[in-house]
Amino acid sequence: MATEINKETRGFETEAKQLLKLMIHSLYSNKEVFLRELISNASDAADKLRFEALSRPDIYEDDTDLKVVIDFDAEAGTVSISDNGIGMSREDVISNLGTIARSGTAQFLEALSGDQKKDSQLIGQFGVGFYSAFIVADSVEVLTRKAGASVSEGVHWASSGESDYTIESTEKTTRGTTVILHLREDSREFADSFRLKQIVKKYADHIAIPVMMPKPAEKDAEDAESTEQKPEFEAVNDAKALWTRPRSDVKPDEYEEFYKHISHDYEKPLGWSHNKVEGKLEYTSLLYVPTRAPFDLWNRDGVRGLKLYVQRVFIMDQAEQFLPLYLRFIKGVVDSNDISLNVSREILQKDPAVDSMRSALTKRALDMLSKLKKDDKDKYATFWREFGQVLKEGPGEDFSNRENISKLLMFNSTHAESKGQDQSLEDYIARMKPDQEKIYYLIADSEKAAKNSPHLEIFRKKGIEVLLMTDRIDEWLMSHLNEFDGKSLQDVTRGELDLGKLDDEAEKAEQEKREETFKPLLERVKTALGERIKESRVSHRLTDSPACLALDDDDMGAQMRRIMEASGQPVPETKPIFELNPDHPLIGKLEQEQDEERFADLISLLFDQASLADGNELEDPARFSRQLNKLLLELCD
Ligand SMILES: Nc1ncnc2c1ncn2[C@@H]1O[C@H](COP(=O)(O)OP(=O)(O)OP(=O)(O)O)[C@@H](O)[C@H]1O
Repeated sequence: MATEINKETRGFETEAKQLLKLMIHSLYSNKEVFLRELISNASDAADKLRFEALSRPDIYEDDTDLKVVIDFDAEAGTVSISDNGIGMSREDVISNLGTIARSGTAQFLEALSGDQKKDSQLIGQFGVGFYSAFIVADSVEVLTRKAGASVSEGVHWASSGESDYTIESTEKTTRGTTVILHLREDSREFADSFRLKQIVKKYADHIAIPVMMPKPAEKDAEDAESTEQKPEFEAVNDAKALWTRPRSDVKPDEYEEFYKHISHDYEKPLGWSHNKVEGKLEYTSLLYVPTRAPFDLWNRDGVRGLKLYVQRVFIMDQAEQFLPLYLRFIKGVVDSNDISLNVSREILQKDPAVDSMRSALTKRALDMLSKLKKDDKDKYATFWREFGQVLKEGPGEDFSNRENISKLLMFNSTHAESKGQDQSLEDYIARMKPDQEKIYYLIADSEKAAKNSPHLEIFRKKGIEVLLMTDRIDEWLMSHLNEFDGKSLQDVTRGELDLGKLDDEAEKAEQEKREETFKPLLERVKTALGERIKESRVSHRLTDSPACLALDDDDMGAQMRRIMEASGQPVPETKPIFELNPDHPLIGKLEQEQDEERFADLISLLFDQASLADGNELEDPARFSRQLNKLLLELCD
């Protein structure tokens, strides 16, 4: 039946076409990566076969010796990469080699700028695998047969990487896949034993199955007879799963290449942690911190999780149960001796051994980040820029590791040397004033809004450092972070500002006296603004501005309100507290204003202005302009 299907020409899916074109151009300067990608696919195919064979041993077809064979023909200008792995059916070929199934591809393509240099970095993290064959080949053939299928169910796929490909049924005696590259004129250098071997050594030494290449002909075997003979093949790699080797035996560049193999990332990782655990549970883990966030980091269905092996047998990709969501950027492998080979995702979720491994791996991952932070400031800054916002989900998600996660957080600050999010809570504490009891912070929409906030005035005057937070997640983060190293964290815009021992007794007495003196004014203000405010009070926060808005301790802040509104959730109504600066000349003048209507207009303007300074939108902009115009008119009279 299968052989009845004749040759068919099909178009690439639009996205595949775009990506293909872009990739050929962007990766041109690093052509040799094609071999890594194709060997990587062959090794994955061997992993998949081994896994399938756990339940269907017959698919081995008496050939249990899994390997990759690389051959070449210098005269014809071809290179072939063959494996005896899982292989593909006709449908598999169409969906795997004609489309790009990964979710988010369309958004990814939209994000491309057209600037080749920038795009090549983006494309690097996308991982284009099989298509990289077209960097060096102007036409590519794939011969494949799925393990367990009959000899007649072979598939022949061919394309010149432009707009379409052909697919036809064929006979294939051996299971698995052969990729034949017809090299471009300028890539013929790759049809060479030395060159190919060199690339395999560089990129694929860690591959767990043998990568075989023709043995160079013996010097004295130049007679006609021996040239007729088929060449012998020899393994050119170690063929041992990298994570099973002792740490001291693995070189950094081997760790790096292995990372690229499992993550499909073209960039080196920032760091890794390789551990063998023995005892009640036995497992080996190798975790990596990538250098760049994947384009689908924020996509809930994005790729995440570790590669799971059980006793060296590959079981599944993206095993999500081994790390919490806030560590979803970590890549790696876990190989366990305590999980059943027949495990499924559902079983993993219920397995207590997995729970224990998850908590140990979480600690490992946090330790690895903490080491990176200690050892390499620049690398940690890169990590923070790419993944900081994800890590900020941690304190809310993982109570038991809150303290450790908090140590990894980085903040912008009013400290003179802070240039962006580069100060830790420990840095802050080390600089605290002798009498300072709390860690102060401010949440705003932007760095500029934060730095210009009137709430910082008193802190500037007294030289007290304040952490500045401007990420969307910050208010949520801080609602889960009440304390660090025995010090409470205080939002400077909330409650009645009490600087504790930082205010001396005389200042406190003076404040109390003022509160008494200004009581009548505050009542007038409350009457004038009515329901627009919760209350009005004398401010201890301000030195230069006449007024500001504060929040009650338990009220929801602006950032959280916006997030809830955007997600369509009901938002509780909160009213601000209106604080006046008794030292400001404007407040003195207002106190003397006898005309209540004029007083109300002026107070309303002052209130709106404070609201604007907080980055809010005015609730009634028309009223604001009317009152402002009235005032301007009076000035012009
Ligand atoms: N040698 C092979 N044997 C069996 N299946 C293969 C082989 N090469 C590719 N495939 C199939 O084609 C799919 C697409 O391969 P491709 O290399 O483009 O992407 P990938 O390996 O899934 O990920 P990445 O794009 O990040 O490399 C693979 O997921 C696999 O299912």
